[in-house]
Amino acid sequence: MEPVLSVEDLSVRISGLHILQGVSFTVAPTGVTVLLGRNGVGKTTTLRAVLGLTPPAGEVRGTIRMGAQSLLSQPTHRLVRGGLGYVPEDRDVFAGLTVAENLRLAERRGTSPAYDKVFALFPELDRRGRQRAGSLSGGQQQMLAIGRVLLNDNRLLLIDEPTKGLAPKVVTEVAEVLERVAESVPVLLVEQNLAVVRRLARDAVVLAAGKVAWTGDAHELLLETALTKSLLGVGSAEVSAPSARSELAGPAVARKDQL
Ligand SMILES: Nc1ncnc2c1ncn2[C@@H]1O[C@H](COP(=O)(O)OP(=O)(O)OP(=O)(O)O)[C@@H](O)[C@H]1O
Repeated sequence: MEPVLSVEDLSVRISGLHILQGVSFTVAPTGVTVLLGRNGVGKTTTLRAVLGLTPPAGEVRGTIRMGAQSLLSQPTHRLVRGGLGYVPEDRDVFAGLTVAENLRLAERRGTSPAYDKVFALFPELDRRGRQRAGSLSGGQQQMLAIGRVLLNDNRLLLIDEPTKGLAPKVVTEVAEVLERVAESVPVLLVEQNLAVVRRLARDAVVLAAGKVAWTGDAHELLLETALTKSLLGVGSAEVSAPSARSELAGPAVARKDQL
């Protein structure tokens, strides 16, 4: 199967820092590929480089392809119109606008937005159309951020830490939604909650200090105690949440201050 995304020898420098140092990986055309690593290794920087969102003072080198199309020289709006959907880490909903207005702003001109699909996945967005997005709970804001992207056809979704800061029950809800989303569109996911990774991801790419430290089957990675310990700062015993447990309150990749 041809990958939907190929990143080769990607190097990003910002403000004199060499943040990504020759990163290469591919994203399969189906399912979820997870981008893992401890805090500050360059996961968000990678997603933003793919989207052409590196700050103007930054320098990006290497090759990024979606199918046969080279992405690096293209402006972000063209990449998005070409089917690259992005759900940023901070959700970025317009707090002062209603849910319906947030959705309307996400419609791509010249296409028919898939409101039916979005409201089937997130009935609450339909019910809360008149509510200001800023007054939604964190989980509801995340649903809005994901729903917004799904209004349009996508060839690939880039989703950055969708469960960050959410209560366990809401983490489970977001994971369920992403599982359904990934049935129809490939996803490159940054995720620190390893129970969510175990549930969703087939392939894993692990970054360490701006380089790819490991790629392969996500479940194999999570079974390798020594690897998860050295690359992510957690042991696999902690990763293997009991299957009877319904809520995905699993351990997160260690933060810098825990190491
Ligand atoms: N605009 C910027 N200017 C200066 N340094 C930056 C900039 N963007 C990112 N960095 C630095 O690059 C490194 C990688 O950041 P990045 O946000 O990609 O890491 P991450 O793996 O996504 O981390 P986290 O898991 O904490 O979200 C960090 O040291 C960060 O401080």
